Amino acid sequence: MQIRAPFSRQDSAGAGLVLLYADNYEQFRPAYPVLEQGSVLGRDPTADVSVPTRSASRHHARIERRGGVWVLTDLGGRNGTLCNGEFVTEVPIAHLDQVRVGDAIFKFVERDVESYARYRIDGATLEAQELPEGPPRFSMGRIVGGYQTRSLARSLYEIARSELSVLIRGESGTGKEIFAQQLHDWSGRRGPFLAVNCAAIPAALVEGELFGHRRGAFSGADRDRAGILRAAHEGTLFLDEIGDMPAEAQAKLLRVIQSKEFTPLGGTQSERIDVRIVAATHRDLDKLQQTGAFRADLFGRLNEHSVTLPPLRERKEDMFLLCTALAARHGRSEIRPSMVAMTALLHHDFPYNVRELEALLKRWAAADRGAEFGVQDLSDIIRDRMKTYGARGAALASQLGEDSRATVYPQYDEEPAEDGASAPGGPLPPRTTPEESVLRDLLARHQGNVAAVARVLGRDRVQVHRWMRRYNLKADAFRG
Ligand SMILES: Nc1ncnc2c1ncn2[C@@H]1O[C@H](COP(=O)(O)OP(=O)(O)OP(=O)(O)O)[C@@H](O)[C@H]1O
Repeated sequence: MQIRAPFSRQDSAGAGLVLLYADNYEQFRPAYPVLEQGSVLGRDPTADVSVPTRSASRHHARIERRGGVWVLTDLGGRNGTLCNGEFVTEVPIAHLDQVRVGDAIFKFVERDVESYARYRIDGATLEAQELPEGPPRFSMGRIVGGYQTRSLARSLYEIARSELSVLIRGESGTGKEIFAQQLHDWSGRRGPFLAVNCAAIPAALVEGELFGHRRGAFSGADRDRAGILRAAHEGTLFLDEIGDMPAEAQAKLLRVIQSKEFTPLGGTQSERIDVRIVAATHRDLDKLQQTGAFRADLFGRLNEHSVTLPPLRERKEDMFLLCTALAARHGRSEIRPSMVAMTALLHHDFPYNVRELEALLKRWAAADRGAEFGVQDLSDIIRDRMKTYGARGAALASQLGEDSRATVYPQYDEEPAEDGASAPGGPLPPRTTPEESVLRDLLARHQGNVAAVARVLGRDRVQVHRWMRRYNLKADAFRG
């Protein structure tokens, strides 16, 4: 078989698999293209997606495009194939679905797979001739992440030295503030980075906080007080939760941005100001504009450049690197997540995004139990979600006639003999479907005697008949 270069013109329009985790991830490529006409995943070095893990079969699974959809098929290998944590025989797969082959976990992407090819999950950048030319390098500073996160960081890096105001959108905990801080670092601005949470200040106090006040501006104002705008002079002002800013303050902020001047409460003289505004929100500002809750003209001013940070569940390629970076941030330079813990982290949706992950690592660091990050370090919610991991898909369960909740954390055979080699001499391990070649061998050896084959495999006859139907094998063909 011809070994293809990892990224060639025959590849379908950028579909492929991005590695999310394998214990020996250094031996994998960060990303593998798949072909519309079909790509086989397996341990075999000539497989289209050759995965160097002994827990994978030589020809383990296949991905192809059929009738306009991508389809994942288990090829009957030893340890089965999982899609989104469920054993499958054949399922349609969509963008971001997780595919597990042996102890390697990937996400399927319908586009741009080649863009992931340079970035290893531990943050290393690969330089290889066969990879498409990458963008020039730059330092990510305090931000860590894979291809998607890097692209977003790059888009900020490129405009950092300009005057443009920036709007950062994203769910809570996706890193809006850390991106804003890094933008400030890149900007070279002399003043400080200051952050204000517009949702945390009562509406009546927002203006006072921002603009400051003059003595006597209101009862209790017994001296002048500089606001945050003045304090952020020549620096960056990060307005978090901008969608929650009261209407009156919005109008005043707009004036400041337009005129680069502001007047403290109770003041008569305006003050010149040089502040770069970076605003952030997890709310839908387009909708807020439609309902009149957010000014369109202010939006226009804040949105001179914008980035949207995807939720962590859409960029799980960042997971391992985030674990090591967050562990280091909390004083632990070495972390060894177990395969089971990584499986659980990758299976979880992280509704609170990186902040939720950071809380786990902070607790782990505080417990100081050694370098391993294991199941005991996960939250109850994550552990609960793993109770259904490895459940068999309903179709497969009825086909196999087995307990559909057989496994919680599949424990895979790590160093098999040749695939299926255990079968001809003895029973199959549980949850295993023999490969077609193994079944053929056995049928030939026992001259089509299904009962004898069933005895060897340690399964019942009905089950062997099902496998024969799947591979389209007729007992008669092996008789005589
Ligand atoms: N890509 C990243 N690299 C390193 N640390 C990150 C990254 N993304 C988020 N973090 C860390 O995760 C935590 C939450 O991030 P951050 O506070 O920036 O999120 P946020 O989107 O501003 O949240 P909120 O909307 O709730 O204010 C912080 O400790 C931050 O440093």
